[in-house]
Amino acid sequence: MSERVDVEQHRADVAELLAGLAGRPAEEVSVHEGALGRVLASDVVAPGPLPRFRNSQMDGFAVRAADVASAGPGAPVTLPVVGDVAAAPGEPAPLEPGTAVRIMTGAPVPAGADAVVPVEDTDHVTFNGVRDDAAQHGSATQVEISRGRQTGEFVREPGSDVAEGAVVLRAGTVLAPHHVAAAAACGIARLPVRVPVSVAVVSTGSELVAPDDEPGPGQIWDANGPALAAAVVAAGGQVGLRLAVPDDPEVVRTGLERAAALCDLVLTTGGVSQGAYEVVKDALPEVTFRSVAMQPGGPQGLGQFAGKPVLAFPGNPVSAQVSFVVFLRDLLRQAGGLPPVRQVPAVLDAVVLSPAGKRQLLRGRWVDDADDAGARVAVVGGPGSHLVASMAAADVLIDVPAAATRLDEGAEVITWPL
Ligand SMILES: Nc1nc2c(c(=O)[nH]1)N[C@H]1C(S)=C(S)[C@@H](COP(=O)(O)OP(=O)(O)OC[C@H]3O[C@@H](n4cnc5c(N)ncnc54)[C@H](O)[C@@H]3O)O[C@H]1N2
Ligand code: MOO
Repeated sequence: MSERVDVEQHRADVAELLAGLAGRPAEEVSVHEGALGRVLASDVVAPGPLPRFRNSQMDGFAVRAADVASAGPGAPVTLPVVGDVAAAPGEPAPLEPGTAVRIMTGAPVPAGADAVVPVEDTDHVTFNGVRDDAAQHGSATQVEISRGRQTGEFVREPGSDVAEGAVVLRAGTVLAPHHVAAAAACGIARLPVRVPVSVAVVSTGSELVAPDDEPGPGQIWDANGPALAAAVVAAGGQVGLRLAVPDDPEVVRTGLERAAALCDLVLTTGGVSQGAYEVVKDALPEVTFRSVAMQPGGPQGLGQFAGKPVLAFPGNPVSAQVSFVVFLRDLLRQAGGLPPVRQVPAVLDAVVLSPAGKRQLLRGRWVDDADDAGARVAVVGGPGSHLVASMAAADVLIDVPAAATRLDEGAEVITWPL
């Protein structure tokens, strides 16, 4: 290792290296698919008013409010029913004074009508199953209205939800189903979103086989490739290339050239420590390799290769994932327009011992208990960087400061949600 730095120094150096990833360009996605979780690149304005036209909020009768003003219990107003308007294409004829039309929810309110009386407030009671009023109802051509309505009641005016030209979705919105609904309702079929950072995820190690292959003697399944690819996507990035390469510097360099050509950022795992076959170190003399005072995730590399930033994470699967959380997750999120993941204060459920001089990121799990002492967290698994299955039981990383050698039960700690 050429140098030893603390965690904050390495975080700052990575942030500087990746500064160019900010200010993503925009592209369009369809509201039909692929919009969820994407980040709006600019404000979206309504191309027209919503609702598009005056329509009924209730199944009932469109009337002039003045015609039914006197209606009340025991004193109904009777009006002739001169038509039927469904929520269907077309424009109804204007309503003559002193008449009513049967109208369904969402149907255009005829010109001249200014209120809708719900069917429950008439002698028709319900329209269920009654498709043709004239044929089915004894008094089909008239309606008794037992409750007066104000002008505008149960009439949805054009633009009352959003006016033409008004902002319906703000830049920076992380698109969720209710945003998609608003866009679709406004007739906006395509949305401008930020182009995600494209990341090449490169696993190194001659011992690796894919999780769907059969390992031979001395071989293991590649956990880092799938894990970091998932982490990239969870942080709003996209995986531009996935590679698993053996411990051959020539092969690694060729693979990384392809990765740099295709992607905005190259991420490697393995081959950065003190062994005889540290392939990433050997393949990338232009990159800085250093020891960061943390565990897991001590050995780290960062630099430029073929014009693209490269981060070299250690190979142990816990180390690789912790490195992602501590050094890359928020930068990737920020570049894509997502907010950083908030750290959460907690109190320890039991004593924690820690070696001096190295910040520990222990795996922790929330402890359910009823008292109000704050969120309690317990350590899960041991400190070993190979304990990948134990990590799967964790909710957070518990941040133990480098200076601490012992933290008592009840001590306050900061946690990083996983
Ligand atoms: N003499 C020393 N040895 C080690 C030191 C040290 O300072 N001096 N540091 C240790 C620490 S800390 C770590 S972390 C590892 C980092 O090693 P490398 O980054 O060089 O990674 P590898 O040697 O290639 O692999 C380490 C370990 O992880 C397994 N591995 C690698 N890639 C994957 C993968 N994609 N999926 C699952 N498992 C993977 C690999 O088989 C090894 O068991 O070095 C320590 N040694
Ligand atoms: O510090 Mo190494 O990074 O995992 O155990």
